[in-house]
Formats: sequence, structure tokens, C-alpha cells
Amino acid sequence: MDTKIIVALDYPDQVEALKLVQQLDPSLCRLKVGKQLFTAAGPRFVEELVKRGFPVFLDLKFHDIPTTVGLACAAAANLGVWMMNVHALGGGAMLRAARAALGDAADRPKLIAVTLLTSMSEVDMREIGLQDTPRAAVLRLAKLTKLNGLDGVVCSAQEASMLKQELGKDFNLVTPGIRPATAEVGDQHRVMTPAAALAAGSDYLVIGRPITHAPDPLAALLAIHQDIL
Ligand SMILES: O=c1ccn([C@@H]2O[C@H](COP(=O)(O)O)[C@@H](O)[C@H]2O)c(=O)[nH]1
Repeated sequence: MDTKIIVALDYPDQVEALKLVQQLDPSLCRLKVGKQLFTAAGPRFVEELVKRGFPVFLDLKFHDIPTTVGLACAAAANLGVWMMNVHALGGGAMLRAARAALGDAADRPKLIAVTLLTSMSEVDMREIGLQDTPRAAVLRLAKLTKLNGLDGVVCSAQEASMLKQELGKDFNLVTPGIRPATAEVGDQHRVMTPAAALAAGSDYLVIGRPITHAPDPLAALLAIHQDIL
């Protein structure tokens, strides 16, 4: 099964992460390794997840000068990950360097760019000098991402239908901020339920705490599968 669910393994170390991973298999979910787990467990743990057959999204959101980002993307590709990302706010030259570093082999990792973090509201945008709406900023950054040859973006599911319409069905939309109706929203602002996100055009749903903080994470994941059947 080509699953659309990406479980965010936001755990303090590999021992904690493996408690969940050992209950999973690649037909149930893809896995995301972010800054916390990567910093604690390192690249060898990413390789271990790849070895177990999971498509791994390395969510390190690179944002630096173009040369540094290109070299970081090349190093990430060597881990055998399925997907990696950078921040679109790094600009066109940085996006091109990231894309160029991955080459054109058929099995290269997918490269996507974060538009506007799903935790950000219009108030947060004003604080950093962005004067438009989240939708306008996301569209602008997604267009820049596509123009520079990347495979898709991280956005909220609230922007998914607009982006599918504007940028086409092959441009991947990876959406965190997914919350089953009964889940706590926490620090996310632009959220949607799993079923609504898929209906809106999300290609992949990134889900962390609604699964990892559940009393029975496997049961929580299976319940989401049922919900989106
Ligand atoms: O805009 C973004 C980009 C990345 N994330 C990451 O996704 C997960 C979401 O976890 P939840 O516990 O389901 O909120 C987390 O790893 C973030 O770093 C995001 O939320 N928004």
C-alpha cells in the first residue's frame, strides 16, 4: 500500500523512537525524522530506519547560504532518505543549489520547501515583517519553489486546494498541522482533520503528537487509517 501518512518521530532518543517503530511496518506509514531525534540519534539511526524499509522524510528544514545548503542536501541524500526539505524563505539561489545537489537520477530523494510554518498565524507574520495573509505568502513561496525545480512544498492543508489548482496535481503537498477532531491543537495554528486534508488535495499527511502522545500510538494510527478509508 502506498501510504499517505507520515508519522513524525518527535522523540528524545532512538530508544523511545524504536518503541513505536517496532510496532509499525512500511505499509502503515512513512516516517519523519526531525531536528530533535536527528540531533540526539544522528545519521546512523536514519540509515537504520531506511534499512527497515521505511520511506524516511528527513525534516531538517535547511536554511543557509546556497553552498552550505547544497552540501547539506548532498549529505542527506547519502543516507538513502525518500524526502528532505529546505525553507523557501532561503530564496531562489538557495533553492537552486539544493535542487542541483541532488542530481537527476530516477531514485533521487524528493526535495520540498517549507512555505510558512503551520504554527504561524497572521499575527506571527506581522512580527517578522510579513504583511500579507498566510494564503498569499504560501502561494508566493510555493510558486518560487516550483519555479526552481523542487518537487513540492510543506504547507498547511488549509492552503492545499488553492495550491493544487494553481500549481498542478504533480506538485507534492506535504501537510503537517493534522488534527483528528478530538485531538489537542497545541502550538499549531493552521490545522485540518486527516479526511478533510486529503479531500482538500494533500498528498501526504504529517502527524506527530496525535499519534506519539496517544496512550496507544499504534491504535491511534490505525484509527486515522479507518477515518480516511
Ligand atoms: O510547517 C511545518 C513544518 C514542519 N512541521 C513538523 O511536523 C510535525 C508536526 O507534529 P505535530 O505533533 O503533529 O504537531 C513536527 O515534527 C513539526 O516539526 C510542522 O508542524 N509544521
